[in-house]
Amino acid sequence: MAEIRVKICGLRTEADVAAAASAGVAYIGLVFFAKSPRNLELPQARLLALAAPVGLAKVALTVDADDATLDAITEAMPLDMLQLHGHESPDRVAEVRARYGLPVMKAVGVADEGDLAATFDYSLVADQLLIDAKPPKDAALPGGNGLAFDWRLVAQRRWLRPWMLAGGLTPENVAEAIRLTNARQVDVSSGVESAPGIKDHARMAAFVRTARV
Ligand SMILES: O=C(O)c1ccccc1NCC(=O)[C@H](O)[C@H](O)COP(=O)(O)O
Repeated sequence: MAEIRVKICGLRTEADVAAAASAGVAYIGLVFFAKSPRNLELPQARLLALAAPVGLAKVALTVDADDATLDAITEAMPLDMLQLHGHESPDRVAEVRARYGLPVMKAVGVADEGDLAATFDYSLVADQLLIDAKPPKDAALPGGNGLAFDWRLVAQRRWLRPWMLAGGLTPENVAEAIRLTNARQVDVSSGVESAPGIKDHARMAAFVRTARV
């Protein structure tokens, strides 16, 4: 069976990128959301994107971004994928995909079985799905909250598109999450941090190691 592919989201320094590359991560996530402790301004994001070695996919994460914002991001740096982490409709996902010519991953927040219904429509227009915990109603961030959902909800699911499991994953629980869900790709942010926005390189390496056990 193919090796588990890991995405680490919310990198902020060139040392983070080097640590991700040496840990064997497949994707890095660059966050463009002003309220986030992981938010990047374009010049810093460009440095990180240029520091990524060939083969390490660079994913730009945005939340309900308009075309002007996406134009600025995509013109400033080389990217391999766009992650849409807001309330973008299936039509908007299709529009973004066509406009930028990049694969698009749509995040779907899950708290209960009903939330999974949206995956069908998004599967028709997105290249990948990110199945994440739904944020609490009063959350400041739509993702990156370190919250898990009940993995049993996706345990038996058949998927129309490649997907990633996200939400509250850590080096301590990722092996169990993969065992329960059969995910072949996993995404982590706060579970490999020492404080919000500060990546812990030892935990990044431990996450990749345990995801592959
Ligand atoms: O990380 C953020 O600050 C963030 C801000 C706005 C939208 C999404 C955001 N993060 C998404 C992710 O980092 C992950 O894709 C995912 O939600 C897992 O996060 P975590 O539960 O912290 O591992």
